[in-house]
Amino acid sequence: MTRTLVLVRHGQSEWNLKNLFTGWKDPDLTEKGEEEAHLAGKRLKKYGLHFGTAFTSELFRAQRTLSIIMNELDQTHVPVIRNIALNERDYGDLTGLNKDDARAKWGEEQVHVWRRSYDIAPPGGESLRDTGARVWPYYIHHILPKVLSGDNVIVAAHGNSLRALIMALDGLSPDEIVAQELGTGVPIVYRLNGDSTVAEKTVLSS
Ligand SMILES: O=C(O)[C@@H](CO)OP(=O)(O)O
Repeated sequence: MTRTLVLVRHGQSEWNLKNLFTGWKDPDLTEKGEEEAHLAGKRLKKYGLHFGTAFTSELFRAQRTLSIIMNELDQTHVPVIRNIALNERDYGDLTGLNKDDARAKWGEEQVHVWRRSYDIAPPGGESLRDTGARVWPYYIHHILPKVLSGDNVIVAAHGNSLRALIMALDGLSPDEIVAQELGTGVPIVYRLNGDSTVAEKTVLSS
């Protein structure tokens, strides 16, 4: 018997639209972000999944995305657990800067390393490894036990907190994780075996 774990990055936020490093800042979804969340819910509905538990971060954009999805699924009764461990990577001193301005100041390559490398942290912020150091234990102690007990679980979180989780689930190396990008509002459906390994992964992008 396989169990289902759905990961979904929040829909477009106001700061995604403005091309700003967001991190732990707490902007709302844009209209497009809301539409992406509705679409994510519709795509999941076709899958016929009934969730036992939902997890999200302490940031509004992820919580609203989850709430829109659960409304689309008519599953607003599902308990929602919020935890700071699922928050976006802390972007430190880059928070609030425009990403193109940052490229002009520090160069394309340096900014790419800060955004996508495994272990190089932006100034004053978290590397993906630092983000993983809070996401992975939370997954092992709180999310995985729900999945293994038979609940279908949905996690609505962020580009980098989910990249950290996907790195572990997919067994990606520090070099391989660099290329991993997550679309806003695109659900990723994992079927897990009873020993917690991945049996199947499907990205619901269309
Ligand atoms: O700004 C951020 O917090 C993240 C996600 O939007 O950006 P990036 O894709 O550059 O890691």
